[in-house]
Amino acid sequence: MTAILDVRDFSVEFRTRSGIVHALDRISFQVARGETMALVGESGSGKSVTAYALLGLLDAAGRITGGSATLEGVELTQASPKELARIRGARAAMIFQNPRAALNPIRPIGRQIADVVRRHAGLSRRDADARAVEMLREVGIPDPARRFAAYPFELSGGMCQRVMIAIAVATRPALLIADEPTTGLDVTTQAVVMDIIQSLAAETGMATILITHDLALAAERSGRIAVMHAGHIVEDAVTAELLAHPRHPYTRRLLAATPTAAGGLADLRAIPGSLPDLRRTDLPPCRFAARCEQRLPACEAPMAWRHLAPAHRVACWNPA
Ligand SMILES: Nc1ncnc2c1ncn2[C@@H]1O[C@H](COP(=O)(O)OP(=O)(O)OP(=O)(O)O)[C@@H](O)[C@H]1O
Repeated sequence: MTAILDVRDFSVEFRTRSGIVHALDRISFQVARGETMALVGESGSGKSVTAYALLGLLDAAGRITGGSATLEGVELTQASPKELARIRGARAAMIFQNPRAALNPIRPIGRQIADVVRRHAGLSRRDADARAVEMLREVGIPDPARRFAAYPFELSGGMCQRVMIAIAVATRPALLIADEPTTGLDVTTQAVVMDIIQSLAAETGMATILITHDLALAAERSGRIAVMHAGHIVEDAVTAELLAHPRHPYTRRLLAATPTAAGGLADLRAIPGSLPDLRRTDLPPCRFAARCEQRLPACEAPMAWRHLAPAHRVACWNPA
């Protein structure tokens, strides 16, 4: 497997008035060409910070404090802001929840796509406009030549998300990070948006990171799942393997808290306890220990990965 993105021991902190937030602690993962990896975990586990940090979009309080992250061999942690801006436009792209807010409200949608194409591919205005219409068609917007001139307020949320996808993939990036791309959309539109992302990935070989708190969505749409808890990746496996044989107590709780088509809402189990305060200076090696029923004295020791199968690893001293 050639990794397009290779993240190793990557750490991020935020300086706040009330202390340093240890938001990511030595996370490692790889994403291969054409692969969709889901990053799942509760709110606050560090999924979005991972995305922002990789793309050089952390706010001023945040900084990368260690590790490495290479995209197509280019070290992102050492890149200048200028280089990162170039990579973001051309080689890595991100889409977010609430696409309407991310679009420019006073510029026609086709123009917004053409702007990106012109900037990065150096096309003439005419060619960029033609490419924008083509992109609108590719993401399934009906009557694309006419819709080119539409403003975001004239489109539904699902249509706006399609426009965001068109902007993101217009330069044929090697990596797409989709951060809760379907949250807030109705179920049918969610499926359409995910279908579009997946068919573009299959066509272009784009690697995709799907960030979601929804394990059911990850199960359906990813080839591999990495589970995050309090700034750590605690388990990482091929999707079918993770669902069939979850080994980390947190993954098992997340699965138990996920509604299935077969089980009703009554089967749902909330995850007891809360995430630890990431400002603590004495965070334990396992940040799940305080919530864990399988805790052992050994859990005080520094954490090490256990490789259970070639594509399944878990960071736990007492896995199920
Ligand atoms: N600008 C910031 N200043 C201080 N702490 C921050 C900042 N941004 C994020 N954090 C902290 O980093 C941690 C991870 O947050 P992050 O937004 O990545 O979580 P998440 O898993 O993406 O959650 P959600 O699903 O709610 O987006 C949290 O503890 C959060 O409070």
